[in-house]
Amino acid sequence: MVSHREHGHRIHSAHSKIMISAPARRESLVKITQPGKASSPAEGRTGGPAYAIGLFQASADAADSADIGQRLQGWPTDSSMISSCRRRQAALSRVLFKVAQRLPTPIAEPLSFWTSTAIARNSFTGINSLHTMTKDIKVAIIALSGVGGVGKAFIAQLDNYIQRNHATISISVVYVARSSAAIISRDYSPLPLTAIVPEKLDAVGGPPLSVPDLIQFLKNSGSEAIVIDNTSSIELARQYPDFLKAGIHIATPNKKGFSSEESLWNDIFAAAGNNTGSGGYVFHESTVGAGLPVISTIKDLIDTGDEVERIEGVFSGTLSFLFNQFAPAGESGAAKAFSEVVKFAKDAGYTEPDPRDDLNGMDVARKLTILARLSGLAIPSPTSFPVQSLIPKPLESASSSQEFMANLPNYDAEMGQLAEEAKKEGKVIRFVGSMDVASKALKVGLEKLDASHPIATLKGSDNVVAFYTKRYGDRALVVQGAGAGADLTAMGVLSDVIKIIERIK
Ligand SMILES: NC(=O)C1=CN([C@@H]2O[C@H](COP(=O)(O)OP(=O)(O)OC[C@H]3O[C@@H](n4cnc5c(N)ncnc54)[C@H](OP(=O)(O)O)[C@@H]3O)[C@@H](O)[C@H]2O)C=CC1
Ligand SMILES: N[C@@H](CC=O)C(=O)O
Repeated sequence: MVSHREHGHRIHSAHSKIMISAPARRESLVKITQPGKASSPAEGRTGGPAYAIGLFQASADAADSADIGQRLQGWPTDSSMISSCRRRQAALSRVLFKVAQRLPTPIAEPLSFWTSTAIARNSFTGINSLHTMTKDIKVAIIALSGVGGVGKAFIAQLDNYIQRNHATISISVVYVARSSAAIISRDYSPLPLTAIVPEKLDAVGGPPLSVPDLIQFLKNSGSEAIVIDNTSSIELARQYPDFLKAGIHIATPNKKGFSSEESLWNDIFAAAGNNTGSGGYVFHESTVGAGLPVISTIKDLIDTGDEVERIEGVFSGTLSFLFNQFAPAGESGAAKAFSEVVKFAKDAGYTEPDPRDDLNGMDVARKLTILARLSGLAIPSPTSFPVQSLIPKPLESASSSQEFMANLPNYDAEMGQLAEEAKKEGKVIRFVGSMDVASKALKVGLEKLDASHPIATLKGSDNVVAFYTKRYGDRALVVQGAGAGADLTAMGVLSDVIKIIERIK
């Protein structure tokens, strides 16, 4: 935890263990990289620069104030500081450096204002950090998935985000795991993200930590910590309440925690700091519609006092893609074999780790359960309402997803017949989900639609979610776009991480 008050008298930084009692005068806090410790962005970012805290004391020296305003102009800093300097008609006449005792090279004596600003100018963090303190955040990423997977795409996006924001936020990834292995930075120094690939994890990693050990490891860092769960593991999701109670934040595209037994949903949100609890924040935008703003939209509707009456749409990127290819609307598209399209969707990273979880309708049922719960309905589980499965009966007993995929082509004709029958009626089949709040009715399954219906004309892996609410009336608020894929899903997860950072920094 790091906290500061701009005009306060105490500064606490649990990370750097700095505690300074400030004089009773008005002052501005400036964080400056310690001279010689971070002379380049790369060095500063990876080397964990030591920070000094300078207390810019406002004196009554009015003569300098205009000059200071002028000199600060053009710096990438807060214009309010400039105007505040002018407004107060006070010069920043001296700078006191108080350096925490644990810094390797303490700066003991006061420096002149312009010496210290020169130091700040030369050190990459100093410039942007006027008026701010860098928040130190530790990140644990669970599920570094292979090619096409969300975990890998997330790491690339996070690395890019860290580089773009190193001046104001210090983010260190200190734990990366897949189911078989994990790399742990025991001293909490940042792991080099670009070098982390699944194969390396197997080669150099050790066994993953148990959840209690991971919680302890993150707590011992003394910093804010975020766990990114990129798995589809229900076992991990069942431990979210423990992470949250320990003050650890969670960002995840894993639907299991929010769509399984209702007691788990209740436990998660009872513990979470964004609801009634006092624990960490939990965000799960990508659990519905991948990166599309579906969860944030429904939350905004409800938080602002609207009431959701009905939701309907296409909630599966895989099944959207499947039917758009296999039973295209209009004459133009040539139908493809069902099994061929399922394989393509799997290779493109649209399906769940096991594609049967898409084809049995459970992925859509889980998404609808999440939206219904957010709308205020008590849904015991995703199997508590009608869900149509597309898995051919004889394949329900397949012992693995590999065996299932190998045998699926045997049922292409059966699926093709369904599409042909609809076509004779001038319709197309699409996999649709809907819920109605008043009647508490949810259903998931195939529907025959006119070829001109907005759902029938979707393209690629598009999802469409229509929110019918009290305010929007009969003209729904519609969210539409690609609803699956590693990059898009990772984008939703990173946007959750940013929401957490905004709340804790
Ligand atoms: N792909 C998409 O378009 C979307 C995906 N999602 C969700 O994102 C999540 C990930 O999907 P995706 O990347 O496609 O799936 P993948 O199968 O590519 O990756 C899942 C990863 O989870 C790892 N894993 C499983 N259990 C554990 C565990 N207990 N501890 C550590 N690692 C574990 C696996 O590791 P290992 O390889 O070692 O077994 C695997 O690498 C899922 O919850 C999915 O529902 C949400 C929206 C869209
Ligand atoms: N398998 C899912 C992935 C996103 O949730 C889908 O196809 O929509």
